[in-house]
Amino acid sequence: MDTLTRLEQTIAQRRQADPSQSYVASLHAKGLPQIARKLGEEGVEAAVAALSGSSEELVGEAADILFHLLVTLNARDIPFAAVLAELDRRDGVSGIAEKASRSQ
Ligand SMILES: N=c1c2ncn([C@@H]3O[C@H](COP(=O)(O)OP(=O)(O)OP(=O)(O)O)[C@@H](O)[C@H]3O)c2ncn1[C@@H]1O[C@H](COP(=O)(O)O)[C@@H](O)[C@H]1O
Repeated sequence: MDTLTRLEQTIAQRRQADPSQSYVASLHAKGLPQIARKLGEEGVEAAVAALSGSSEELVGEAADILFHLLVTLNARDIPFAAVLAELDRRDGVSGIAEKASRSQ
C-alpha cells in the first residue's frame, strides 16, 4: 500500500478519536470551515517556502499540504482515488490531443 493511501486510511480512522488525543479529530471537532482554512494556510506556507525557504522547509510544507488535503477530502467523503482518477482522465485527454496534433 502506498504512503498516501495508508495515510488516508489512518485519517479516516482517527476522525472518530478523542480530539485531545488526535490532531485529525481536533480538526473535525472544529468543523469543515476550519479544515478548509488550514488547507489554505498550508498552501500559502508552501508558496512562501518555495520562494524563500530551504529545500527542507519546502518538503515539510509540501507534506503538510498533502496531509491537510487528505483531511479535507475525507471531511467531504471524497476518496483520494477520485482525485487520482481525475488526473488519469486529464492525462488521457492530453495524450489524445497530443497524438491528434502529431498526426496532422
Ligand atoms: N501527517 C500528519 C501531519 N502533518 C501535519 N500535521 C499537523 O498539522 C499541523 C500543521 O499546522 P501548522 O504548521 O499551522 O502548525 P500548528 O500551528 O501547530 O497547527 P494548528 O494548531 O494551527 O492547527 C501541525 O499541528 C502538525 O502536527 C499532522 N498531523 C498528523 N499527521 C498524521 O496523521 C495521522 C493521525 O494523526 P492523529 O490524528 O494526531 O492521531 C498520524 O499518522 C500522523 O502522523
